[in-house]
Amino acid sequence: MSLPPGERIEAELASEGVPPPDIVIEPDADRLAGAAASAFVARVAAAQAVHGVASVVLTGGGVGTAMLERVADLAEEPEREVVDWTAVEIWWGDERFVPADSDDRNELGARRALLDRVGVPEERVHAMPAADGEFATAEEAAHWYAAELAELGGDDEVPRFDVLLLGMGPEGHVASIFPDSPAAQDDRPVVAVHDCPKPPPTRISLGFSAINSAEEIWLLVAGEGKAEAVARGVRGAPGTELPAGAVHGRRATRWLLDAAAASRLPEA
Ligand SMILES: O=C1O[C@H](COP(=O)(O)O)[C@@H](O)[C@H](O)[C@H]1O
Repeated sequence: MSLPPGERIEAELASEGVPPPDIVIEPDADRLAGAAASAFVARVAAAQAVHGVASVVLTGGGVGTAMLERVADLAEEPEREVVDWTAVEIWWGDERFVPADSDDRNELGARRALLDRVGVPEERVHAMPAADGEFATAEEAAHWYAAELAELGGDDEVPRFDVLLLGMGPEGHVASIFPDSPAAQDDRPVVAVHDCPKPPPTRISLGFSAINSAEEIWLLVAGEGKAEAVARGVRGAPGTELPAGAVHGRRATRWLLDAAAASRLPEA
């Protein structure tokens, strides 16, 4: 018996023991950023209601940064604000090992888009080290970040992540784990990455073990150029070939797409 395409994806994933992801499709990148921002605010507020302090992992990238701007816009509407920004731990999924004032830093993008606007206390902002800081190599910086995570992790290697945001490249990279990269087979929570095909070449990234410890993982993806990778990633392609295929949140994995990025998915 042949199944409809949407059910076929679910059946394929179920046969591998992978819970099927949620897929949300918005008409364009702008509305995607807005919808993701509203959902993010609700998720952070819900985590604060349960835990007091929420814990989130940010991404760089076009939609990821646009979403943070929209979150800050929401925070400036006092009647709609539901998040206590003094009670959010901020982490990053990856960072470029370049000087702190470089526009290539994901940290700088997130500070400009959100953190500087809502006033998260500095002690809750856990940026990955920059190349002009105290660490000479990306390896030393990755080691330090792993210790930082472990310090808040209690008995675990990493703390609870309520929601972890990821962008995705057209070749399926997430954070700074690229196809065929040693990072895709490294089980450490934080890894140094060299020779990235997308500049800058030297980076620090959470590994799959830390990424997949998150309660919820949200992949924010826009554009026709990523449609093929989305179609493969949703089906759970092997992480060494297409890293996005290997990310699974403990409670949920959510693909937030614009219509162009969703254009190669079978109609459910
Ligand atoms: O290099 C990176 O790229 C991805 C995706 O960026 P995008 O602009 O194509 O959306 C990003 O998620 C990641 O954090 C970043 O370091």
